[in-house]
Amino acid sequence: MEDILFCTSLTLIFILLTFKFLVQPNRRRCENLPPSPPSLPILGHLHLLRPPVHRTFHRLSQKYGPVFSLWFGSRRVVIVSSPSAVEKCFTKNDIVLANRPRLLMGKHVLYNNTTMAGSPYGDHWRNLRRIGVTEIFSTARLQTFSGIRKDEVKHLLLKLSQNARDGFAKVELKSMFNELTFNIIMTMVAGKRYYGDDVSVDKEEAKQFRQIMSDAFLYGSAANPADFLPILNWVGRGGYEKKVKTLGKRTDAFLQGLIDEHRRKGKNGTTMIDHLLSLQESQPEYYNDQIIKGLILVLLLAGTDTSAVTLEWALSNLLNNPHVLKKAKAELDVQLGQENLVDEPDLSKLPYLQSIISETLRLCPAAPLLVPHLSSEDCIIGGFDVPRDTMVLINAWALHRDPGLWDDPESFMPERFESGDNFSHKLLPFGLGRRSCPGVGLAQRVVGLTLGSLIQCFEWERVSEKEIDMTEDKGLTMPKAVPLEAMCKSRLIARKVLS
Ligand code: HEM
Repeated sequence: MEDILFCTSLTLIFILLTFKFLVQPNRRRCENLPPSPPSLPILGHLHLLRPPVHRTFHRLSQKYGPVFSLWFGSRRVVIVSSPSAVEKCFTKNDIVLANRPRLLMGKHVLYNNTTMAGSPYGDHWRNLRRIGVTEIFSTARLQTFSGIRKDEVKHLLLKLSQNARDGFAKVELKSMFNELTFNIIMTMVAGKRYYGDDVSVDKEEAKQFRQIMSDAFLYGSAANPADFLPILNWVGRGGYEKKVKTLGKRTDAFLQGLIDEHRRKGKNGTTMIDHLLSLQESQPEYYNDQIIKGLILVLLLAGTDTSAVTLEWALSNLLNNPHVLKKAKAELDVQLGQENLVDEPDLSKLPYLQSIISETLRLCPAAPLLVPHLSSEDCIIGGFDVPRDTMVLINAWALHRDPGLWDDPESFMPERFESGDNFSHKLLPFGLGRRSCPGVGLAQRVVGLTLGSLIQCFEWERVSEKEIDMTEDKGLTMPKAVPLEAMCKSRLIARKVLS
């Protein structure tokens, strides 16, 4: 009897201690979670995610506060849109939030989350960022490829001027900006143009590449329920995961083909692949084929659509604000005259053009929720407890339109950037902290040079009296729902510099 009593007491003590040390701290930890709307079993709040998601989050934040939480299936997500909480995310919590969630695209297409954008925070990611900074994004490396950007912008100008020499002609710009940015990246990477009427490769190869890219952007767009409800991949045929796996194989085979082709050609090439292959010879452990393929893929996925969409929004804003367009044209005419086409070194002499780009990125950030972060430890955001393994989304779009931070936030007013104030805490189209965009320098060159050239070489008008529709569509970047069409007519300078 005594034995039984002893054993029972021991078990009770064990249970109590377990409760005290394991369960209670958890409960205490979870006591001050960010507020959350009522959720559904299994789905959590997935049913609430109506596109455009950043606007839905903004509406929810007005009811639940600037730091609130949702469940995407079984994944806890915290959405942040107060300036002070955002600032803490990228200062005090920067390391804790420097992880990325593991999603199906990352697993099957982006080499099991080993590329720069998807890799968890740690030595491997640091190594990739180092390679990025020294071999791709440094001023010196960007300078090496400036001729490519100039040529591609000229290509665009020539195409536009074909019908616009003698009067206004209607043009569709979305596809042209896409061609421009893909051709810039792929000429830098592999010396090949895959887009437009005058591709530099076999037509079949171009078609294959374009299909891979359009599928990658389609599957990578928005929140995919199958990422958060694995059951969706087990029921039915041809589920999301299966499609993504097939895409991963096609993408890998294509990129491997490119690398092998450059390897066969030998050492004299000047493309990024040639450069990385030469580094492979001296440091094979860093520059293996998978690292090179991952780098190419990330440049394509992160560096094309973002810049193309920004150009489309910028020109749309200008067409809806002709007085801004007029002022920008005057700045270019005064600084460069009627003889010289704008070039990258001129961009620093064009502060109003820079302000137009900043104002476009404020109102129309290509990554309105940045790229998802993941907490690697428990942390505190905006006074709330955020457990480890929480996906954290920063609503930059909401911050950029916060009336407490900006005067008349819905209006397009580039002049607001002329004050010389520091905007870094409230304007974050490229993110902040360790995981911020390493491609800023390239993006600024491409967007600045293209927009400057378009304003300098053409008169621009809307297709009708009606304002350009500024509705946002769903998508990986923030695309326009209605692709931009406009009327353009060559100016004298276009005839001079393009002839
Ligand atoms: C207007 C153009 C662009 C915008 C608005 C933009 C914006 C962003 C944002 C918001 C992030 C995520 C920051 C975060 O996680 O908090 C990001 C990450 C990244 N961007 Fe960009 N980007 C642009 C152009 C480019 C270009 C041209 C490249 C390269 C060719 C590039 C490469 C990357 C990469 C590799 C990452 C991942 C960084 C990491 O996770 O360590 N981006 N970008």
